[in-house]
Amino acid sequence: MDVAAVARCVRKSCYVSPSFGDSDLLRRFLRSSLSERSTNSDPTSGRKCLKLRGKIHRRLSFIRPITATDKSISSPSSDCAGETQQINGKKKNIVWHDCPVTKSDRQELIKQKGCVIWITGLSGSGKSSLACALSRALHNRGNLSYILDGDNVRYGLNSDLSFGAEDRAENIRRVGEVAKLFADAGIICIASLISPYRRERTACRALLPQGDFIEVFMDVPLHVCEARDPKGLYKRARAGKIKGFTGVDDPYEPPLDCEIVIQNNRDKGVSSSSSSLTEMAEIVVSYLDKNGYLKTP
Ligand SMILES: Nc1ncnc2c1ncn2[C@@H]1O[C@H](COP(=O)(O)OS(=O)(=O)O)[C@@H](OP(=O)(O)O)[C@H]1O
Ligand SMILES: Nc1ncnc2c1ncn2[C@@H]1O[C@H](COP(=O)(O)OP(=O)(O)O)[C@@H](O)[C@H]1O
Repeated sequence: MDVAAVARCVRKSCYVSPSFGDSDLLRRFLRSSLSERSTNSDPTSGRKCLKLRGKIHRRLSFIRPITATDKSISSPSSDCAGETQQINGKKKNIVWHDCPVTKSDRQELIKQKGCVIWITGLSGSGKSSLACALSRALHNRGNLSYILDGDNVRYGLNSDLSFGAEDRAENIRRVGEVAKLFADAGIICIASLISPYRRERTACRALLPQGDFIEVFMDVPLHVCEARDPKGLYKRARAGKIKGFTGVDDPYEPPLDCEIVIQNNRDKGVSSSSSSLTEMAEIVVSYLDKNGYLKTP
């Protein structure tokens, strides 16, 4: 059994000495203390305990429970002996591994608060344009952001997924999970996907701490998106060459209650100028500023 595994056993028992509240200290202590790396059963209690410097140490009265510091990336309770974990109702032989460098440390380093800006709307509603304008505006202010664009993610991570309902749901789920990791890194993650289903968007929201999922709805009517049609996809969908195209013969469920609504009824031309994109980006930047995401929390 290695040191990490022993540390997991200590964590599994949910107790640690107050002087080892920091997991790095605990790790160093274990590394220096373990002469024989093994676990044994305490004959009196039947509990697992550590064999340190040849002695068996039982749980002592000064020990206290470990508390989770960050709920967005929380360590699920694990079974150290069998190393099993229930995930989505399935038993898996995996154990959460903590790192002493926390989300707060990272946020302190880059002087901002990680979050997810989730831009949803029909194809052609301006999601990617807003994502880029927003990323530029944040960059100019010295804030770090990263875009997860639906089209782009489908080139790699999600290249195995189609546009059927089940695959769209999986597409959204995966991007939601990746976005959560970016937010945990302290980055302002801009996810720009059609994400047509309310249920999946709500599930992505639930992955993050309260307030850190900021949903932006591009409220642009279908006929406007269709008139823009920069990729000629609506035309192909109307001609029956693409089946299940969102807004044409596939559903889009607009948000009922989201943080920001951006309305744009204009066709291409005037309003796609950089000034209107800057204005839209500014709406989001103001929201982030007002809610404390653009400085150290
Ligand atoms: N059937 C169908 N329906 C909708 N969109 C389609 C379809 N087939 C291809 N495309 C192109 O894929 C882009 C949308 O991908 P997303 O990953 O954002 O879609 S989804 O969230 O999984 O619904 C979308 O890009 P955007 O125009 O940027 O939205 C389209 O270019
Ligand atoms: N505010 C706007 N007004 C008019 N046209 C816009 C606006 N924003 C984007 N566009 C144009 O609409 C088209 C679709 O924009 P895009 O950002 O690719 O949308 P989406 O990512 O939702 O498919 C592009 O040709 C873009 O230049």
